[in-house]
Amino acid sequence: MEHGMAQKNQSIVVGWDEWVSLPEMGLFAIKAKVDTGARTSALHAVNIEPYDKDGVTRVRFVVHPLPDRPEVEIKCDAQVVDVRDITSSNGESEERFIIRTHFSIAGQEWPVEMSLANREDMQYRMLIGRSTMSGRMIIDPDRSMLCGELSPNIYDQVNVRSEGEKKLRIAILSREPENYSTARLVDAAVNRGHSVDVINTTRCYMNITSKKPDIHYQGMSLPEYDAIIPRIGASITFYGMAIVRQFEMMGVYTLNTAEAIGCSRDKLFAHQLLARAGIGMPVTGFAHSPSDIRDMLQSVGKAPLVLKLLEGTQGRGVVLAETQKAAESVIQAFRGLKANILVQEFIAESKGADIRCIVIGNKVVAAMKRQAEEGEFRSNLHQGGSASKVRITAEERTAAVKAAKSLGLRFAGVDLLRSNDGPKVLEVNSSPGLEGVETVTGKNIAGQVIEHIERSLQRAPSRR
Ligand SMILES: Nc1ncnc2c1ncn2[C@@H]1O[C@H](COP(=O)(O)OP(=O)(O)OP(=O)(O)O)[C@@H](O)[C@H]1O
Repeated sequence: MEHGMAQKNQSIVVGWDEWVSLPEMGLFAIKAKVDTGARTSALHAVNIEPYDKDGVTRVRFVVHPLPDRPEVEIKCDAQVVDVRDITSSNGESEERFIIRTHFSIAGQEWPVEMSLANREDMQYRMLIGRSTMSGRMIIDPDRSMLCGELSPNIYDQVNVRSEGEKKLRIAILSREPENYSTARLVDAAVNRGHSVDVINTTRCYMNITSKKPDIHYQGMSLPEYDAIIPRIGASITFYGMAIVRQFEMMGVYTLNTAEAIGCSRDKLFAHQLLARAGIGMPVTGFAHSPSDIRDMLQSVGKAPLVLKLLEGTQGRGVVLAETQKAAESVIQAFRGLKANILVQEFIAESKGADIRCIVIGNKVVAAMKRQAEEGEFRSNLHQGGSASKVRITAEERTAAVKAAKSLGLRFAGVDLLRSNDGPKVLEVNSSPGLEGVETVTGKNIAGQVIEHIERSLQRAPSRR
């Protein structure tokens, strides 16, 4: 393709619509409408994503040049020369990227600026504005397609049905890009041919009143992702859920929904949901008023009892009370802290071991046993527990899958104890860590997470 400038020869006479091309970007045939009411030309684009290359702002975007053949998808890339407030024909003003590229019609070609607009309802993929026409084109409003037709078949020869169609744009919501689990998920997504961004959840902000929900990040609107993987830490549950909800409102698939994350984080609610689903759990009690404690303790059973601070994680708020008296005094002490606590039957026969099952979809994909240190009943790895591979029973498998499902989690870590009375579910975690379980089992769980997203969106790549 020759990129020579058009000589300043005679103006081209054009009709009110014409076939044009933007050869630099591989857009060889687009039906465009002349729009003398617009100063700058506009190109209909989706997945508009600005990025920085050597200090220069560029933008990647996708154009479907043929409205009646949406499968034809051209990935474009251009330099951004400006960001302007543009008022569209419906009177709404929005910020748009202005790119510079070559425009070609009737054998002539010249550089133009055009705005990128993301408007699905645009019948023409391009509008030719005055600055593109100036000194080059004269319009005959009674005529259409005066410059002849460009064949849309040209796209059959270029790389139209590429792997790109199956490629997903994934965002991982995490405040820790260096963290083992985040890094593994990034690698797994890239290995399977997808593009992936790690987004710091707390740095996302949004305009709730906006008619079209979107999310801003570092001064820009986030691109249109196909899927998000929320890795929301317990301390930012409230804000993290709001961000996940906003993605949901934008129609983005989320590995775990905001609602499911919320259910798992509210431990009392989670216990109620697990109980309703008929899932085996240690007998558990909860009370608010100190005057009811004795009665509540009695209803749970005899000491030893396990007392848990509802806000605790990694075993930090979990205490074993050997006697009824000890249980009462611990509760009294916690009350002073205004902390909500839960009382639970102690499953002594689990002998300081619990089992972490990783559930993806409706399958347990890996399991490990965590054994507490000598003299410790809490098996959390953070409390010095050690992990090993374990084969779980069919009953345990069913309990884990059912537990994740009852909270609505598609990806979960389900902790259970082996009791004389079958598996007892302790907790369901919506952002299970991958390091321990991948190391112990040697399984590629991050890869399975990405495969699950592909299956859910029906976009498994054709090659490995
Ligand atoms: N009822 C119980 N009977 C016997 N052991 C228990 C019981 N509850 C908890 N444990 C032990 O204490 C550990 C910590 O408990 P739990 O998982 O409820 O705490 P947590 O603070 O929520 O920890 P995490 O969030 O890391 O799982 C468990 O892994 C288990 O080994």
